[in-house]
Amino acid sequence: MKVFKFGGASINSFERIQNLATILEEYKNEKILIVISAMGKMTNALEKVTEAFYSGKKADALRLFEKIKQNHLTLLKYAVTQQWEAATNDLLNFFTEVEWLLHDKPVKEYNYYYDQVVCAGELLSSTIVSYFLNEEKILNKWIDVRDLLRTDNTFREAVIDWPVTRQKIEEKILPLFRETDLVITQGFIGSSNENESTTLGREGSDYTAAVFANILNAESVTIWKDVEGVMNADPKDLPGAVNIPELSYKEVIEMAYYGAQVIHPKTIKPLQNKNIPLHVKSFIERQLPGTVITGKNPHHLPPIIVYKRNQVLMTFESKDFSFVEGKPVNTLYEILEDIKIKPNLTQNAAISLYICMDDVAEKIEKVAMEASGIFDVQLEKNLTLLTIRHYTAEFINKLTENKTIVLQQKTANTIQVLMREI
Ligand SMILES: Nc1ncnc2c1ncn2[C@@H]1O[C@H](COP(=O)(O)OP(=O)(O)O)[C@@H](O)[C@H]1O
Ligand SMILES: N[C@@H](CC(=O)OP(=O)(O)O)C(=O)O
Repeated sequence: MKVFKFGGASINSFERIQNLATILEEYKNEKILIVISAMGKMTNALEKVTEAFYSGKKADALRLFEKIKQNHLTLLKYAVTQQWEAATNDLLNFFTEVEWLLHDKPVKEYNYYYDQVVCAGELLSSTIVSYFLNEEKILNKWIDVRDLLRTDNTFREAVIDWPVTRQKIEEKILPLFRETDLVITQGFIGSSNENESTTLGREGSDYTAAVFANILNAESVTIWKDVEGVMNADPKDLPGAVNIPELSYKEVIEMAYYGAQVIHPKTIKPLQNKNIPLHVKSFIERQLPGTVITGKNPHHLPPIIVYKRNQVLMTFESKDFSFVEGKPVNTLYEILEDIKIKPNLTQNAAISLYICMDDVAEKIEKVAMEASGIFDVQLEKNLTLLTIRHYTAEFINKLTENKTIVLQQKTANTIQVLMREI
């Protein structure tokens, strides 16, 4: 059995959904579990609905949601004819789940509502795709992943309960594959013990595909993208970026850690544990080989470049000229952990500690407030963190040209440069 993951970009129009059918035609008679994300930027749109609802702007929330409904209903009209009524009813049921909630007053935490609203994106898109494929005689069964993927109730960052998930997947998916070759489900979402919807963190559909592959002992996972494969940089940052045909799990986990937004960082572990190859392929130019990620280390890799923009450098300086070490540093790290801040780069000096992090305004303010009891705190915004793996002097010079370097760290393999535009 294979696992395919289709992300938002691959289903953001009727033409793209037709293209998905063409891809599947090439895999006739193979058993494939298909994991689908929300269409295009739908998750962002659903986030806006939640924000409006939570800030008490019920009318705005309903208006924004109405637009989302119309988008899906319009797409459905193009995609489904014979089964249009049944498909519309399925969509209406998902709409109603959200609308009931939007008519209430928010009394629980924000993240709870976020997950109840945002999960609709994947449920709607996968339903449309499933009906469309069935009409095209690409027969498939649709299943609600919330009946399979059990998580705790850490809304927005839910943690998978592997034993329960394994049992449910084995109980429910294997019989489905006796009836059909294709099973369609959703990425990114799950449900808690109390049957509340949960989400696994933004861009988490790749991770869902890996979880299914691990439990079902899949022969491979393929993630279909709007790029050739995994490239040595985001082609939007570096127009000359090149495809890397082979990568190791380790390299990809490092790339994701440094911020490469091509594969979700949690995807690799479930695959590495069972030695399952991960293919990244273009859904546009299917004849291209793409990238295959396995346990093998390729001999030669080009410099791999990752940009993280919108960075803040916080400088924590001891108030009385004492060394920055021991208890005050522990306290600072506890503060960061409480506020759920992940430093992207840290550096120590005698009486100062430098920490570079994503600029999330409310989090930065909180750290500055809480740490100001122990340290003098300064911050500089609008910085870019550049990481180059397998760097060469030529690449460093080219990419830092006309920039002011604020901080730099180098190991044998990796250089990180925090910089500002001059
Ligand atoms: N190293 C990289 N190689 C290829 N694409 C990359 C890389 N880093 C970032 N990207 C970006 O990832 C995008 C595809 O991922 P994404 O938008 O998450 O797709 P989807 O939502 O359809 O899964 C590409 O359009 C590209 O801009
Ligand atoms: N729809 C979710 C989950 C996801 O993984 O999407 P995509 O596969 O389009 O990155 C998100 O946008 O975060």
